[in-house]
Amino acid sequence: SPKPFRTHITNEADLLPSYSYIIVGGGTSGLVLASRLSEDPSNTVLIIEAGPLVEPVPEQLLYPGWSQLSLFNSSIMGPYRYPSFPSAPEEALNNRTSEVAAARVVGGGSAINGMVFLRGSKRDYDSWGVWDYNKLLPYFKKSETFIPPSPEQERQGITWDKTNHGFNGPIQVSFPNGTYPAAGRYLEAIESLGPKRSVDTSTNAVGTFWMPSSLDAGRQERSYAYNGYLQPLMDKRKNLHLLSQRTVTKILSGKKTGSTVPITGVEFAASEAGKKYTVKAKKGVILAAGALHTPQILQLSGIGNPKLLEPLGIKTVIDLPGVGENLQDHPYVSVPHSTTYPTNETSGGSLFDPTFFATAYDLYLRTRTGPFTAGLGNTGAFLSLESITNTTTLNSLLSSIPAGSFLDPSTPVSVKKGWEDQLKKTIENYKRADSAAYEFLPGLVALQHPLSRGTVRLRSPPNPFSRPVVNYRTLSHPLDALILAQGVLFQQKIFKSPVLAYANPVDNSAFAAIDEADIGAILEVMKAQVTASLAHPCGTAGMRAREEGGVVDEKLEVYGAKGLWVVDASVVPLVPGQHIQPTVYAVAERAADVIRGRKV
Ligand SMILES: Cc1cc2nc3c(=O)[nH]c(=O)nc-3n(C[C@H](O)[C@H](O)[C@H](O)COP(=O)(O)OP(=O)(O)OC[C@H]3O[C@@H](n4cnc5c(N)ncnc54)[C@H](O)[C@@H]3O)c2cc1C
Repeated sequence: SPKPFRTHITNEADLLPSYSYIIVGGGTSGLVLASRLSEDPSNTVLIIEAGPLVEPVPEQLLYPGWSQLSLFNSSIMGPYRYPSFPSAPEEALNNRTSEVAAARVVGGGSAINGMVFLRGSKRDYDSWGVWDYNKLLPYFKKSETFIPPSPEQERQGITWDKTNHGFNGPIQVSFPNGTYPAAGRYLEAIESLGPKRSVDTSTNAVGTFWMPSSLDAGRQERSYAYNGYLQPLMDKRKNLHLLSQRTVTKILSGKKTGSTVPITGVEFAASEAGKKYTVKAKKGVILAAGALHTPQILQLSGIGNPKLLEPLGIKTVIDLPGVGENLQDHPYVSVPHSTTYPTNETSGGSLFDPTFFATAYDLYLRTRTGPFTAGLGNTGAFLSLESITNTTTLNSLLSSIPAGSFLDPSTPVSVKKGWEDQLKKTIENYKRADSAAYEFLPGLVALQHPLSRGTVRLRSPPNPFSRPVVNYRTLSHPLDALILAQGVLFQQKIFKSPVLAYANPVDNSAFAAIDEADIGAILEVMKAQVTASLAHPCGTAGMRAREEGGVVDEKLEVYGAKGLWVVDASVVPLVPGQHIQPTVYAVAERAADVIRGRKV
């Protein structure tokens, strides 16, 4: 009798000789594309994913065990991530390195992330210059099923507005059952200094708010690209294959005609020493390997800057200097305060007590309530520069921007031109109330719109199985450090607010002893303490004009190629002032319609 159809194939012998589309990377964006492109039965679709297919287990689906169970517990989440590797030493951070985090599992970043689920402001997307907020809005809605707060949650002060939400998409978005009263007080303390509460982040992304999560409200479990987009199709949709634990080593191309190189398929292998296989794509190849690995694959395939490729012995197939440039993330600095009433008990320590932990875990498994349903505090603020500084400070910061780009000296001319445009937009946005300069959480302050730009480059000798060289170049532009310093001062003010006096906050940070006028001393501490990445890398195959360092056009097709698209965080040209997974979902949803040739 014929073998039953299986979506997940584990043996190359089960591959079709060719597919309409091959998707490289079965992560957040890759699974959106797989689901949408295979809706059309005339398409055959193959996903090739470097990591394993892990059927979700409670430890992975848990909302928040945040610090203990998911993000940072390598014994549980280790198998779902690339082994940690250090970034290149950073000059502006005393040559320190940061750990580079990237998922390697079916579901990608959405399987291991902190589940914060918020979009940036309209202004942030309108600053992209190609797609804008109105083009993305239908796709923000399409990707989510928003679950409004329960009456109990509304009593806690959680508000919402239905205008810009979706109610029928694959990713469940809701507020967790568990919250801590102190979390709300943090917001009130900020509001006592001027900033306002936002009713709903999808209508106003700048202000203080309760943060929704990618969370199934009923089960209080993680909602992510695998259980949202792919799992419901497994073994049902016969035109869709997933090949896991295979690394794509190269994109294959045919003979150039005119100025265009046709893309014909991919080469892949299970390990460095393993046999190399090829598979053909009839309509094309879709890169969804994330902002750190997509540029690596392009460069390994000869698509990039000849000045970087040729010394490594790689023949240039498409001269595209923007590949791997323009790297952006959200650097942050911890400004911890101890309180007699923890502002965030979950990550603050009580779950580190084994007895408390075991009781809380048991409660979660039985009733889906308790500390395991409360993560990160679920409150935060995304605030503009003008809302936390006075006019004199704002004007002095923005009128004395040091001349020069502070880009890596090897930055290609086109990329520099693109950066100059981004500089103008970023400075303009710093003067406005509708674009966030900062994220404030009880323990940290993160910079939302850095002017510094990093790079992702191949290691020498080039090897698809070694990690790329990631140089965040954090705070290389001096204005970034000055703006972040204002955030540190504001965080200290928050904890001095009478609203939090009942909790007796004590500033435990290295900033505590510094006089607020001594910006130089604050900058010195930041050099020693800033962390480069909130795991929001983007921009490394930016959607912008080719003469401005762009890698893909507005159809997300790689310049100079026919049948090669990028659909992941790499294409985001200018990082929004927010955690970026909802943006990645929306971009991927729109990409699917664009690639299918639908009206968008
Ligand atoms: C630890 C962490 C915490 C985060 N927290 C949040 C948060 O709370 N809220 C939020 O909004 N965002 C968060 N993010 C960011 C968000 O999850 C990512 O921006 C998003 O998942 C990126 O999606 P992507 O499709 O671009 O890449 P990914 O989802 O990373 O997918 C890329 C996939 O490609 C695969 N791949 C790579 N190279 C190859 C190759 N050569 N061959 C085959 N497969 C390959 C990888 O294994 C991976 O599965 C976090 C990210 C991380 C890592």
